[in-house]
Amino acid sequence: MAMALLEAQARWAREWLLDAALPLWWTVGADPAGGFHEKIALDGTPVAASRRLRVQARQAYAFIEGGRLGWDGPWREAARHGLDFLLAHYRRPDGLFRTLVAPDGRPLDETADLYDQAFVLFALAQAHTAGLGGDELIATARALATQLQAERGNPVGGFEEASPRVLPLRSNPHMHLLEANLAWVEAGVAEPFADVARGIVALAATRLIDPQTGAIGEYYDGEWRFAAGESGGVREPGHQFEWAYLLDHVGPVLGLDHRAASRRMYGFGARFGIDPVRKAAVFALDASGQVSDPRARLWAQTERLRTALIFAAAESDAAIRADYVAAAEEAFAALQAYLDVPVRGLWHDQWLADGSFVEEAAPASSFYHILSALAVLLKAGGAA
Ligand SMILES: O=P(O)(O)OC[C@H]1O[C@@H](O)[C@@H](O)[C@@H](O)[C@@H]1O
Repeated sequence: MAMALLEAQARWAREWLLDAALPLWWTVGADPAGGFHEKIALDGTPVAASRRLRVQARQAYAFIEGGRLGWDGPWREAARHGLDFLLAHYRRPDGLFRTLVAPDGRPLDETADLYDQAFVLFALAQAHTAGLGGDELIATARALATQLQAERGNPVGGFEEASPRVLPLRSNPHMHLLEANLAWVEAGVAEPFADVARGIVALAATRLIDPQTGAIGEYYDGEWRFAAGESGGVREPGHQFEWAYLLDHVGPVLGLDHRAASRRMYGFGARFGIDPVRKAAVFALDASGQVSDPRARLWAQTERLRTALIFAAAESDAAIRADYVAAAEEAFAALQAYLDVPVRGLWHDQWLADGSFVEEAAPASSFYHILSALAVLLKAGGAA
């Protein structure tokens, strides 16, 4: 199989990551007073803005993955820097985690978003795996998982957005909860995480996936039926790719075989979700695959890249395998377009239908997506 392009891309990515991005997001992206900045402006200066929990959690993971990939900078210190800020300033008196604080750690929004709880579990799992904490990390994660089940468990499966109930229910936090619970199982801590992960997989297979197309939706009613109106028909290509990866990954981690469903889901995103001019995954489609929002965000390209690479590696049919490799190469080329900014290590986030990028500060939240894709690319391309 022709892999020369992919190998060159992997080398490029390694250099970009180790020489530019990780050093920059540590030296500029971390606030010496604690925690990580939300954004770095395209001139290379940090933006003083309120801080979402998910950014602290994601940056902790990003530096741990950077360490695994061979960054010789202080990745342990960086990961602890994010985790310590998270545990100190986001935990509410009831044990759940608030969504937003000021740069000095002052609480700004007490909402305990389901999506954010998933990222707390994920960061704790990653920190535990990396040897950055012992039993106290396990205890914190177990307590959070138990509390979520008790306070947010939906009788049909999965979780409520809030208590009391807020509708619509959303698939997206479940995707990240699946990711986080799998990370705990991979870390060798199965209880209660394996059962939670199995429950989410069953929910996806029986309720969240549209049997007509194999695609996963975004918004549901309280009994996990597709929400009425337009919102029930929203399909995000990036989420097809991201869920497809996780539904494949439950094979090695949980011994469940959802390969057929995961490939069909990826296929929906690949067939309808790639803009033929930009060759990039767009933001949203309707249930039939018509583009409803042509903006292309960076993260969707990284999810396409990772999933195509994982599927390529597992594929025995040479022609299908070559298609996955070509998709991965195209996805990386799209990612490179976002990374093409004056200060190396930063990025654009939104690529518009007219071919222009929105000129805005680089959001830290994308780094986690970049690392999770590059971790696979560097190995596939022989640059790990
Ligand atoms: O929008 P930010 O915070 O950059 O996150 C980027 C994206 O990450 C993905 O994994 C999904 O969860 C998206 O819904 C989300 O928008």
